[in-house]
Amino acid sequence: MPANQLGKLIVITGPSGVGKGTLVNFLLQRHPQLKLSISATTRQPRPGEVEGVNYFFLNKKDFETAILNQELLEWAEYAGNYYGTPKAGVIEEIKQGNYIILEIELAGARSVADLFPEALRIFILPPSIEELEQRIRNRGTNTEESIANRLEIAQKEIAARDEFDLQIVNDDLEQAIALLEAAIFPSS
Ligand SMILES: Nc1nc2c(ncn2[C@@H]2O[C@H](COP(=O)(O)OP(=O)(O)O)[C@@H](O)[C@H]2O)c(=O)[nH]1
Ligand SMILES: Nc1ncnc2c1ncn2[C@@H]1O[C@H](COP(=O)(O)OP(=O)(O)O)[C@@H](O)[C@H]1O
Repeated sequence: MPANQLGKLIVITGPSGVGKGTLVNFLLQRHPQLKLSISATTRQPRPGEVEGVNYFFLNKKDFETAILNQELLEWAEYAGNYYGTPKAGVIEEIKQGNYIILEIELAGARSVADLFPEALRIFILPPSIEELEQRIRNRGTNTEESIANRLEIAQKEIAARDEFDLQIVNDDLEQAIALLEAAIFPSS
């Protein structure tokens, strides 16, 4: 990324249930200049999720074809499913000098750091593991097995928090949003 576009690619990572989606939705509502990259995944849609809005839902074969055709900027396996960032949209937004947010897990964030060292990488932390579990449970969209799996992955992800430019604890929602805004729009 050219130096004059520093900070336009924003990577948001953090354990499942920490509130990434909630924070990103607030940011998108408040700052129309921010865009979110819609990922592809092989996971089943949750009730209420819409194709092309939450994710592009692909079967395994089509996802693997996308990998082979180099259509993904990065991809990773998470809790038994593939997740990946479609390349074309992100490259186009960067070329236009627009802000683009990737909400992705740790392995993907590491790949993006290699590809775009200037990207702003933010790790969202829960106030505690107990609160994280509570949030995943309250959301009501995961089975016991997938809750346990997500909590196990969470511990590993949290251990990598120091790799990120910035760590934000999502305790008070408004405070976390304010910290994100300050990082993304440093001069405002
Ligand atoms: N590497 C990578 N991770 C992604 C992508 N899209 C979503 N993820 C991550 O995959 C993980 C699982 O997402 P999801 O199944 O929606 O579960 P949730 O985080 O529990 O709501 C989360 O950590 C997401 O940030 C992507 O395009 N690439
Ligand atoms: N600061 C917060 N305090 C309390 N609950 C929160 C907070 N942020 C998010 N939540 C709740 O936690 C749950 C998980 O949030 P979500 O945005 O789906 O997480 P993620 O996208 O990281 O998996 C949701 O029910 C959401 O309403």
